[in-house]
Amino acid sequence: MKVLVTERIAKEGIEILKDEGIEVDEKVGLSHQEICNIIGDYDALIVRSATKVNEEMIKCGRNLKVIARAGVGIDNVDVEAATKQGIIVVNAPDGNIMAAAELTIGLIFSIFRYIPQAYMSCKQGDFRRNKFKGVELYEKTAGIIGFGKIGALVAERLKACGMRVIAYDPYVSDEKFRKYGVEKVDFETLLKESDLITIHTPKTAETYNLISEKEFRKMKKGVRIVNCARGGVINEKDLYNAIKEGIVAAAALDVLEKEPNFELEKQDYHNPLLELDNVVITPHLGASTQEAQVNVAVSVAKEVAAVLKGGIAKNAVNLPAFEKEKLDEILPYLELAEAMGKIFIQAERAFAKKIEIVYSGQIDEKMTTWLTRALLKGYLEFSVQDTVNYVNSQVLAQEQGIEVIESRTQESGKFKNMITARFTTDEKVLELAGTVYNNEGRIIDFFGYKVDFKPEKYMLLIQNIDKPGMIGRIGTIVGEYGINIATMQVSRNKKGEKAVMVCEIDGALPDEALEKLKAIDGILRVTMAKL
Ligand SMILES: NC(=O)C1=CN([C@@H]2O[C@H](COP(=O)(O)OP(=O)(O)OC[C@H]3O[C@@H](n4cnc5c(N)ncnc54)[C@H](O)[C@@H]3O)[C@@H](O)[C@H]2O)C=CC1
Ligand SMILES: O=C(O)C(=O)COP(=O)(O)O
Repeated sequence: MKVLVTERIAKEGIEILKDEGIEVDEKVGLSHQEICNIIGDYDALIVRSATKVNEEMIKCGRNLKVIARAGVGIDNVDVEAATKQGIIVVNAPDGNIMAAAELTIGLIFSIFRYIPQAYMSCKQGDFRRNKFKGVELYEKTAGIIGFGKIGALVAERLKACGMRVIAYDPYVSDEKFRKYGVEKVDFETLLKESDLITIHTPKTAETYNLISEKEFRKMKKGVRIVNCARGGVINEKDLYNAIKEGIVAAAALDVLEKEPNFELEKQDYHNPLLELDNVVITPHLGASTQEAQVNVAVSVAKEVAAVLKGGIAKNAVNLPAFEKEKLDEILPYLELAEAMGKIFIQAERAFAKKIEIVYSGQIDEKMTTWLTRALLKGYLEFSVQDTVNYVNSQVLAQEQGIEVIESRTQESGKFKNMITARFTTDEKVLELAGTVYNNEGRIIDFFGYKVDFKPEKYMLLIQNIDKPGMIGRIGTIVGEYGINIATMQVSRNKKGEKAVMVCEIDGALPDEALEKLKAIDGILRVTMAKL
């Protein structure tokens, strides 16, 4: 297994990967094209914010299983393209939040007291302090846009400075506002009442240019503004004008819409905001503390190692989050659901235009998303060309035009839990049901026949007329091909009518053997399922 690391991450992370026997190539400073040229050789890619992992790069990553972002923001990764290709995308959502919050506080003090400008002035021999009379935070209003993890840390710290803290975040519960003693306000109120505005949202279609000319016009004259989140949330041209017009007294930006190369000592980079004395700019330093860098590197290294070893990532952004502890509990359900998908498609070899999955009894909501993905994965593996996995199975099912309906009920009859899958093809509706007991998945309803078998690697699925001699004849033919029948389940609904046989066999039967089985008088259908 090989991992490409295209930006500097802490050695603690690299060591974790190497200790797991994973080969690590640290290649900092490669161009986009250079990465595209080599990414096909790697199983995983680790980046920070500077590498733009776009669709083109992802397509070149033919062997990629996981893309890890050693930090919070994943706006530099085309998650949709990765998902389609079945690649897990992970980030490190907590490791650098304190670092980013503390830098925000630092930048706030910088622009309230002109610390960077005063320092530069002193360095040049000019100690006139009348040029740098600041304002206090105390008793001023701070408006936080995006009251997530970093927003909340910033709020706590600003409250300690004696500020009134208000926040705008339509996606956060009232409970969280109460917990932090922060006033929940609408966007207009925040713009009108804040002496300080600090941005802590991700960059999304909704937040792009969130603060533009119209918003600046609503702000208090003399407002100060900080962006330690993402470039592009504030329109830079409009900020420039708002500063020139005196609406904004000062601004601090750790992030810019188009960021320079962080690896070069000197470069040709132009941004009119750099010409303004009351704008403080830092080179995307929010996460740059020793602690944060160790945290994020260790976090993503563990995730990458887990994925490459077939495990599950805790911080996958394109998979439902799942705690490791629950994994043992869910695993037999996952295997059962996947087996159900595989059994249906191999037994029927028909396109299911609709798949309804009913989860009954002790299967909680958190599990069902995974189980549906597992069932679809099992079904699709035999019907689509692409690599199918838990990441992309739902997207691929949608692309195939399959209507997937998931529901839950407490009622599960005599079983503690049950997964029922109803497959609608153009011709019929077929049902499979399974349950998990003693940590083992069992099929209990096989297309309308009551059975009880554990899905195994090779299975012979037979439908026949219920009459004497069938089992013997089947056993003879399978035996002729040197294959052992390990277990056999026979079920009928009515004596003398149709019956089914499900045999666990020790190896794959050749087509010729299947043809011979089909030729037996009274045999209606024969298929082999490989799980
Ligand atoms: N400068 C730097 O080096 C660093 C920057 N960041 C950036 O900081 C930002 C915040 O990170 P976290 O707090 O960890 O993320 P988070 O996901 O915990 O919080 C983001 C919050 O923004 C809110 N939000 C989303 N759309 C919104 C909208 N249209 N209006 C108002 N609120 C909206 C969400 O509801 C959420 O509560 C991210 O963009 C992240 O990339 C994070 C770490 C370091
Ligand atoms: O974690 C984030 O969102 C950041 O912006 C930090 O970016 P970086 O890893 O320092 O390039």
